[in-house]
Amino acid sequence: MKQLKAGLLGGGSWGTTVAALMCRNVPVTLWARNADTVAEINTNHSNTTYLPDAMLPESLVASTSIEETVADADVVVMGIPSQSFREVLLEVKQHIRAWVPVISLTKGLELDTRMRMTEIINEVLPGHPVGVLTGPNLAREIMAGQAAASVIAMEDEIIVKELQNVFKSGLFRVYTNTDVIGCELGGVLKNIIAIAVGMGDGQGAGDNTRAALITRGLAEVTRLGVAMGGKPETFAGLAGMGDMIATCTSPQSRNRHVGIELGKGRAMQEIIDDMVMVAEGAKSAPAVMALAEEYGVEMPIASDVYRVVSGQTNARGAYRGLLRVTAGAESEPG
Ligand SMILES: NC(=O)C1=CN([C@@H]2O[C@H](COP(=O)(O)OP(=O)(O)OC[C@H]3O[C@@H](n4cnc5c(N)ncnc54)[C@H](OP(=O)(O)O)[C@@H]3O)[C@@H](O)[C@H]2O)C=CC1
Ligand SMILES: O=C(CO)COP(=O)(O)O
Repeated sequence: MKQLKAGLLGGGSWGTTVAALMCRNVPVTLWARNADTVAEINTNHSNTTYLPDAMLPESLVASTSIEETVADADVVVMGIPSQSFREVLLEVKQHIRAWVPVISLTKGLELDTRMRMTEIINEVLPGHPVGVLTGPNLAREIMAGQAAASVIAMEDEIIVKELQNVFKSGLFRVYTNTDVIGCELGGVLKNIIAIAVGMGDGQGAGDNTRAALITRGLAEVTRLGVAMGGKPETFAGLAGMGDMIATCTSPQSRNRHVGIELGKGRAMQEIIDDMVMVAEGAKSAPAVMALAEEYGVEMPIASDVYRVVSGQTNARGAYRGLLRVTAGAESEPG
């Protein structure tokens, strides 16, 4: 069988990690906009800004040229944060070959359009097979050699199996799924619940409270995800519950970190200014609330997170709100 070549866009923590994983199976060129990052990967086989303790495979080649990265690629992978995803994809469009599959690693929504990243790919690159790799996958843990499982979701059952072999390795187990909408939304929506959990943790909440927030959070994420076309069972799998647990409990999660700092009473802008990395949940929250309204879905936890990240209330006020709601049947919102 022909050896596939991969081009991956995005030299942050997850883009670099996935490039390192793929290197075990196929030749990979990694594009980063920062020339220092590219030089460091090619010379020292490290990316200390985003993965301070990791050694990268010597076979991983980095480039500052999008053309060089995608022109002969048989699969293109996008590890660009959601608010910059389209602008980079438009450059990819200038050089990508026809029908090459494009896989998103990104867990956010475009703010202006509320679109998922696979919808943006479909719009910018019509005809290209589209997919998403998602699941409980904290980058630093994977680079440290810990075992993890993930999901690659594509509508085409043949291409998804071929690409499964490009991403998987001994300690990185990759399952296939054909529910692109559900898998993608699982990754996007859990970020907001992780902020809520962090807000509780930052105020000294207990384990029972965290478990309640995760469980009720998963219920509201599932309601919106299913209303938007995802399958209910997807939200009980790796892309749903799996990612929810990892992100809501890990000290490595950037979204949970934002919540913790909000819980301590810090201002949103100050928290973001102190972070090198992206926290997608804070950016996507307004788009998620707009979608909840459009689809007529109640999301009390996400709604409180939105009010805090948009400065309408503080974490302490929101937390009281979460406890104030009168409980009905467990199958109901609230
Ligand atoms: N980290 C993780 O554990 C996981 C992350 N994800 C998702 O992956 C996506 C990428 O996140 P991650 O790698 O962690 O992010 P990081 O914050 O670690 O890195 C962001 C990367 O994006 C680059 N970037 C930012 N803006 C632009 C732009 N306008 N044009 C080109 N490049 C840009 C940055 O470049 P520069 O250095 O030049 O600023 C940097 O390389 C997110 O949607 C995240 O939710 C998914 C699973 C796990
Ligand atoms: O998506 C992730 C783990 O699966 C990473 O979460 P954070 O962006 O909160 O770090």
